[in-house]
Amino acid sequence: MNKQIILLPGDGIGKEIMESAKYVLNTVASEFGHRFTFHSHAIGGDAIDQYGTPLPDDTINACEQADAILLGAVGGKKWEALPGNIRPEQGLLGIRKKLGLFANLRPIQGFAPLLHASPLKEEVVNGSDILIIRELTGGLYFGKPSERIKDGKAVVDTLYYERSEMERIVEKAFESARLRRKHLTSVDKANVLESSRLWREVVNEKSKEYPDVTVEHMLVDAAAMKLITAPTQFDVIVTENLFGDILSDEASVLTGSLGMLPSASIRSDGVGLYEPVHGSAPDIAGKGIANPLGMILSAALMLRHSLQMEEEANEIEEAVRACLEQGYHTADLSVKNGKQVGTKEMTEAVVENITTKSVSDSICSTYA
Ligand SMILES: NC(=O)C1=CN([C@@H]2O[C@H](COP(=O)(O)OP(=O)(O)OC[C@H]3O[C@@H](n4cnc5c(N)ncnc54)[C@H](O)[C@@H]3O)[C@@H](O)[C@H]2O)C=CC1
Ligand SMILES: CC(C)CC(=O)C(=O)O
Ligand SMILES: [Mg+2]
Repeated sequence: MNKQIILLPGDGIGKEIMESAKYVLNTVASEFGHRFTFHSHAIGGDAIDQYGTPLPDDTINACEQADAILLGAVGGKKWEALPGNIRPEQGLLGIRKKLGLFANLRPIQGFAPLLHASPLKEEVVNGSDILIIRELTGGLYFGKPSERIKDGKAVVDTLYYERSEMERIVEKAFESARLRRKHLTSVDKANVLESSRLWREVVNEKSKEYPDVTVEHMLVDAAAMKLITAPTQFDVIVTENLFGDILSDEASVLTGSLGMLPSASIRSDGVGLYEPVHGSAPDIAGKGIANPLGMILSAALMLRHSLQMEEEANEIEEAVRACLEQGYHTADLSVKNGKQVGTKEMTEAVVENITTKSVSDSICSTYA
């Protein structure tokens, strides 16, 4: 299959880990007889430097025509003094909004060799397998006005949601729960916020269409605590934009590192942008030590959900598992008796496991 993939490396470690994803995808393509054509476009700080805007038209047009999109990360100290509306982060918010990618799926799945590395007890973490579904194109990050007022002596941000925006994300969450362990936790702050009260209403209403899914409402502060003390009680979590952003970074500790988490930002027709959960990590950018696995696992999600390449996606996920079992880890991870490596070596280890697996598969089929 010949597929056009848009790459948006962005800033900081975004550029480094995108090279890893490309290498892994090229390896998968040659193992499975596909052809992936990559087109890189600017976004974030990189785009501000080149074109004076965090989201150039050329990038939007390319994304609108792509089979699939991979994004690294945006942002960095260099652009922190710019006004809020032209900061790198607006490039990312802008492309999500332009493409209508309202659902952000963040699977939180531990890899056995890393479980001991979580600051939480291994028995607490073991077996936790959570899917956080975050509303991605509404709420506080998009509401207007968002500005300083009263001569800079006050400030306003706006939390605005249409009922229909809540309905489509809640429906997506019920559909996902139905395919998993059929338990949905809806997280809100309904004891204080009117938006959360409407959210709860929508969840209760939708739940009538999904009698096979059990629903639990949880306030966000308690959810933050339960994620750490009792993570195995969760199956699918659905929540609005800001809460989902925060809870998913928190949940990454269950896996051992923020650098492990992939995500899929999608809309109803399956079009998607795939991106690790973490940011541009300016503190380690340029050092060659970033963990590429969240990015590589995002590429696997892209193959599965946007390109219908289930077997190829499984191959990448198995290769990641295998190289962790072999002890390879980047500096943010710890593996018992492991071998600490940099971004490139970690990527090589994944690639090695993909090619070795294919060789042993073909030997098996030759002698079958
Ligand atoms: N999706 C995106 O593009 C996102 C962008 N950002 C932006 O990134 C910039 C930095 O934000 P931070 O708050 O520092 O969050 P961050 O996620 O970039 O980093 C938080 C911590 O995790 C570590 N880390 C993150 N990814 C890692 C990886 N792959 N391997 C090893 N360690 C990793 C970093 O070194 C840092 O100590 C800001 O400009 C922020 O706005 C933040 C989150 C998401
Ligand atoms: C620009 C931010 C909203 C990015 C972020 O933190 C995220 O999407 O997780
Ligand atoms: Mg975030």
